[in-house]
Amino acid sequence: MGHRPYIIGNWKMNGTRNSLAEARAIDRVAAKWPQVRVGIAPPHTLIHAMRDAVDSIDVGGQDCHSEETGAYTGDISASMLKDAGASFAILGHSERRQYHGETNPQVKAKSEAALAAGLNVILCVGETEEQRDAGTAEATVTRQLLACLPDVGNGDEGEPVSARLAVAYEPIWAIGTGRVPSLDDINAMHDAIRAKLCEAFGDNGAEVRILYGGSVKAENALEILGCPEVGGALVGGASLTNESFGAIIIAAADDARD
Ligand SMILES: O=C(CO)COP(=O)(O)O
Repeated sequence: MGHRPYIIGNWKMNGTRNSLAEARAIDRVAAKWPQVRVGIAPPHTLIHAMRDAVDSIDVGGQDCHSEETGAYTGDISASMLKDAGASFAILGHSERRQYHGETNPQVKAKSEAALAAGLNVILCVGETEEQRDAGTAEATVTRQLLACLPDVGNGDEGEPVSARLAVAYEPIWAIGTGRVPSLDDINAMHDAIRAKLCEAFGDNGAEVRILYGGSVKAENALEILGCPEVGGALVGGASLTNESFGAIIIAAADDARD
């Protein structure tokens, strides 16, 4: 894996046009640290304006529909995201699964639609606290992963799918709680995800980036990014301001230097 950490901010349902100033400040930090790849997924309403406002960061969506057009009030398709300036989509986030009842087959269909539209995909998986306590975290996450992985030819044309796909491991109990798994647990889960990716994609499975998400802050970013299979971070709350997100980008630049 190329050691250029990928740090993505998921703004969730936060941000209005006023927030573009914050995105511009983050963009200036990203421009200074090219050894880190930076992305922001703002609410859909800001994608177009953010794409125009920044130069050095990827802009993405937080969800998309699996169909290209149709009578789906309130939904947005992958090609619409692309048209608005997005280069990636976060799919299967636990908040989509929890509040919108998204299922694994739907997430898989969305991933395939996003790849077909030319977007990169950040596919989210993660266990609940009950599953962690019951010792079924790895089984849960790997089952979820295999059920959601896009079923597309690998390497048939252009870039292999593995180059356009990242998996984000986000333990649900670590999201917005300030709690983070032990480094041993992060390593073990990322190893388990890597093994499944290699089963699914053969040698190309080694190229799929695996991100960690859940209460990442500047203070813990360096040690988490130091885990061998952690290729970046998916950041929620701490991605909303340049003060906190910029500090994570700088910590990631430190990691890239090793
Ligand atoms: O859900 C997350 C990113 O997608 C993580 O959120 P927090 O960083 O706020 O815990």
